Amino acid sequence: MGNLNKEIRDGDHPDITEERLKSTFDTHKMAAQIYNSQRAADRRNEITSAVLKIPELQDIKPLPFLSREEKVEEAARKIGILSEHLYDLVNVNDGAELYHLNNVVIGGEGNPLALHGVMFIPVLQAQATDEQKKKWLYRAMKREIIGTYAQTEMGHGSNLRKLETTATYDKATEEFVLNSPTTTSMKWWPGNLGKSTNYAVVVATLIINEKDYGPHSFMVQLRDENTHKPLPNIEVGDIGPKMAYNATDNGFLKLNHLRIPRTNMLMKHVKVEKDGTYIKPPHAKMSYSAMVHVRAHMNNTMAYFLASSLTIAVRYSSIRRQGHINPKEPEVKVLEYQTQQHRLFPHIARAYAFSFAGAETVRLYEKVKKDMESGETELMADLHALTSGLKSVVTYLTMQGIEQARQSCGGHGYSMASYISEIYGIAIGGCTYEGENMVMLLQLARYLMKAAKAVKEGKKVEGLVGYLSAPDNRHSLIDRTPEKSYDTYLKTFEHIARQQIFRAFDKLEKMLTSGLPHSEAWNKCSVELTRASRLHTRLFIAQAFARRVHDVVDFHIKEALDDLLHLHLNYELLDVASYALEDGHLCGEQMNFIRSELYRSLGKIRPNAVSYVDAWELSDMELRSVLGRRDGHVYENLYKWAQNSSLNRTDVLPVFEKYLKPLMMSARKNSKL
Ligand SMILES: CCCCCCCC/C=C\CCCC(=O)SCCNC(=O)CCNC(=O)[C@H](O)C(C)(C)COP(=O)(O)OP(=O)(O)OC[C@H]1O[C@@H](n2cnc3c(N)ncnc32)[C@H](O)[C@@H]1OP(=O)(O)O
Ligand SMILES: Cc1cc2nc3c(=O)[nH]c(=O)nc-3n(C[C@H](O)[C@H](O)[C@H](O)COP(=O)(O)OP(=O)(O)OC[C@H]3O[C@@H](n4cnc5c(N)ncnc54)[C@H](O)[C@@H]3O)c2cc1C
Repeated sequence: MGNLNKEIRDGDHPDITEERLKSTFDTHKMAAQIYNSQRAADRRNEITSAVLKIPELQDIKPLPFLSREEKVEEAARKIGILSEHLYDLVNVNDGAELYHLNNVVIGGEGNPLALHGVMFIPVLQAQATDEQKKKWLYRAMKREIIGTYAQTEMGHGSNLRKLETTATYDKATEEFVLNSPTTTSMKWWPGNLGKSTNYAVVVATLIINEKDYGPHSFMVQLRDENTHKPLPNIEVGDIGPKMAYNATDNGFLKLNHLRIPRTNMLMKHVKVEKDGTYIKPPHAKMSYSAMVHVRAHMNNTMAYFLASSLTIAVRYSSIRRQGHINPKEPEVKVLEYQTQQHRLFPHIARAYAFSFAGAETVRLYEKVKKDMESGETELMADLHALTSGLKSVVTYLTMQGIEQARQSCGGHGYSMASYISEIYGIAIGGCTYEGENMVMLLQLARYLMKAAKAVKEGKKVEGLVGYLSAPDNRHSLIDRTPEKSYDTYLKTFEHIARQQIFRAFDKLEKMLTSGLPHSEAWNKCSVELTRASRLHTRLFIAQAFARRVHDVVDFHIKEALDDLLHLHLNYELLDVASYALEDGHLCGEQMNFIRSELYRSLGKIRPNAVSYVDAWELSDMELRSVLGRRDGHVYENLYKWAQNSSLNRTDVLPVFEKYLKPLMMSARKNSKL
């Protein structure tokens, strides 16, 4: 096979060039699959090239050497330049391009406009009336004001119905009185709330005539638009350093009987009339739209984080030589070890799978969003179930994959020079934010239990749960069909998910029939319920991967994706096989077959390993990793990188005279005695 990878560059490390020469596919054509069109892949590269030409957009030094204050300042400096020149420099067209621009220029640690773009604008788009949009949305879009989404409190994040911040309607003045009555009622966590934003959509419990109407969204001006000083009755600040994501000022907010006009409640779907009459929305959870927006997009951001770590690990593994397979030959690239391949390749397949599942999810999200504009809410439950499950499974598996990537880089993986620890820190926030993973799995479980009940009652269910009422084989046909017939794999995944869903359902029903209240029975079944949700979601991911491979036309790309899919199906099935062994759906012989297919797949993937990660087209500027450099020249650059350490500014640190010298002197004196 000739070289299809056009990106061989003079001066690159010969070990990495050797990898690229082996590639069986064109990485830029593969990028079109990852980013959903050739145009989108082209645009990413155009944007990267434009940014590389602008000196003031480059990092002043590697980010790990910046203090928190410097990180916040750097992100703000760059966002200022970008905001001014967004269109003339790079002519950004859509959210994906903007996200890419942000990743290249600023990186994943956040910036003052992060929550403004990700939640503040989307919540206004979805929940503000036309009049409110004129007042705030258009100003927000022009960045005349900067906002965030302030929902979580110190005491409550998951259980929205118990938010303590109150918005009490005062009919006499036609105002809401917003109040944080306790320490735990303080808003705590919202991104950019601390120092950057001057407006926030605050989620508070609506009270009218002493009746609790649950969480509702209110526009609150936090700071003076010119001086940026907090307005009266408002206390606001930063919550302090976090595991990662420290360029972002996650903040706290205390509201002291703050009065805002009635018209500051976001009223597109729900209303409070002047006289205090409450008009319900068409669907009770329409006000949760900003969360669903982020959940729907998180698969792609997680795929990106995972792909970034794997790009670093796979490239490094192709230039790192250590140990021998054949003692008579030179030391091998660590990528030759089967354990290294097993550690990395299944996660490459997952990154692709998450991206394809993400594309399908975003399509459904866009449809539901459009429907909601006209008050149509039928698909909201499906979208909520899908995004809840995916958000949980994808963030969790991403966390596993990034950590494996780090460990696969040995000692250098632990250095911030790899940058993997920062990517890990940022990505794992996703297990918590936008709905704690267990909580979201249990949301999906509600949906699955409803579907299971319908099936038990003899009804046919369709769509995402359609397989629950489809015919099932007693035994898997996995090793009894022609090679590369993925239907048998998918049917086995279906069987596993179906069995677990009904197992959880039967357990729940049994407890309910024994007289246990629903909430107690639910709690006692919750581990089984979350397992059902995970298996259902993993089935969806595998199906989405198979659907994409099926649709690809280009022969080389299809073949390469097919290899990844084959690896994915065998690896994932082994991971959940105990469920199918329990009821004899799979037997020992089939397990051996799956294992040998998995090992065969690793060998098949090996020659393309670097190209699979190159296809994500992550520039060096964007990766910010010495180990992940595209040219493979790691060692000399590790040494250069360490020169940035402020500890190296002098040969002798003051701590020597202050502490170490006296310590050693006194030890020497004592030993002479
Ligand atoms: C765009 C790019 C993004 C890139 C990444 C960005 C990085 C940015 C970094 C950080 C951003 C982080 C921002 C945040 O974290 S904001 C705060 C997020 N908070 C949460 O997610 C809270 C989680 N909790 C909840 O969502 C809810 O409390 C709940 C768990 C869903 C429960 O709600 P509630 O008590 O009201 O409801 P019930 O459990 O009683 O359920 C009643 C029925 O309603 C259905 N339901 C719930 N939610 C929805 C929904 N959104 N849509 C449709 N239906 C919904 C639920 O399923 C029940 O239905 P049933 O038929 O079973 O009765
Ligand atoms: C990086 C980051 C950025 C954030 N940005 C924002 C933001 O911009 N705006 C904002 O409003 N918020 C933000 N948050 C807050 C975030 O949304 C919440 O922390 C998250 O929703 C989890 O809620 P919690 O902290 O109350 O967790 P808790 O609910 O207290 O979780 C603690 C434990 O209790 C368990 N648990 C809770 N309820 C249940 C249940 N019903 N059943 C079973 N187990 C349960 C959980 O599974 C978990 O193990 C951010 C958080 C982080 C980490």
